[in-house]
Amino acid sequence: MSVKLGVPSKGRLMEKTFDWFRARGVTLTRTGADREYAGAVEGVTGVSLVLLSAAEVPRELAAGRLHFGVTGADLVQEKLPLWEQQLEPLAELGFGHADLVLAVPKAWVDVDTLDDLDAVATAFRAAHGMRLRIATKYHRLVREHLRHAGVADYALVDSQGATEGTVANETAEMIADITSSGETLRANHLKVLDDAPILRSQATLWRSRVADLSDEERGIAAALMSHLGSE
Ligand SMILES: Nc1ncnc2c1ncn2[C@@H]1O[C@H](COP(=O)(O)OP(=O)(O)OP(=O)(O)O)[C@@H](O)[C@H]1O
Ligand SMILES: O=P(O)(O)OC[C@H]1O[C@H](OP(=O)(O)OP(=O)(O)O)[C@H](O)[C@@H]1O
Repeated sequence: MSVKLGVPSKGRLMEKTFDWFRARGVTLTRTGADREYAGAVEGVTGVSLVLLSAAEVPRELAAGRLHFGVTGADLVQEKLPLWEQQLEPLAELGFGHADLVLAVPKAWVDVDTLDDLDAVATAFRAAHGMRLRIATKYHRLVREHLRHAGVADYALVDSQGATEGTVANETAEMIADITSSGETLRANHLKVLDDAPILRSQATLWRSRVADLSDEERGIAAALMSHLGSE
């Protein structure tokens, strides 16, 4: 019987997540061999560490297999349409900041806003007989955003990485992806639309609203949360 805490097993969020917990008296460590995804928690008894991909944390929390988990708000909102019913955000961790944005080729000098994009998308379809392609891995969030903005003449193209390269590779006309420093967009001759980002994201600690807890686990969860509330 234990309270399960899921944190990213590698990638850009792992080290900073470990630092954030350490500053609050909870030490997370990877144990075992270099490539082994095993971990331990010191500072609160009864908590077990689950190391997994940041992209899988939302699903595991929503299924109740994790009680607590760290991942970006972008991944939660993209993967869980009903996230507010399933998860409670407990703390924004102050790192992993990234904006989900729409970006077009810098050469499109007449396109700076969603209204411009709407006009160009319609003209593109008329001229080419196909819809303007937007490469992204954030299908749900992008569709919802464009629906609200009244942009309809587009097709999403799935891109799970190196999304900014799809325009030069001619598999898409524009992209929707997260940006932090903006360097990747600049290097690939893309510019962000002037409108507000689709989403502002950062690494966040979540609690599953659906995971079952025994009385004993409830006590452990309360002890963990009281640690994490104090620096
Ligand atoms: N350049 C960036 N700067 C800051 N945060 C980022 C950046 N790119 C992605 N993130 C955030 O980091 C989180 C994890 O991103 P992602 O799923 O791409 O994993 P990763 O860090 O590349 O690790 P993995 O090796 O598991 O894929 C997401 O919430 C995302 O918003
Ligand atoms: O604005 P920047 O600071 O340049 O960061 C943004 C880049 O970081 C992420 O990619 P990642 O490094 O995870 O590689 P990926 O494209 O393979 O997902 C994201 O998808 C952007 O490509």
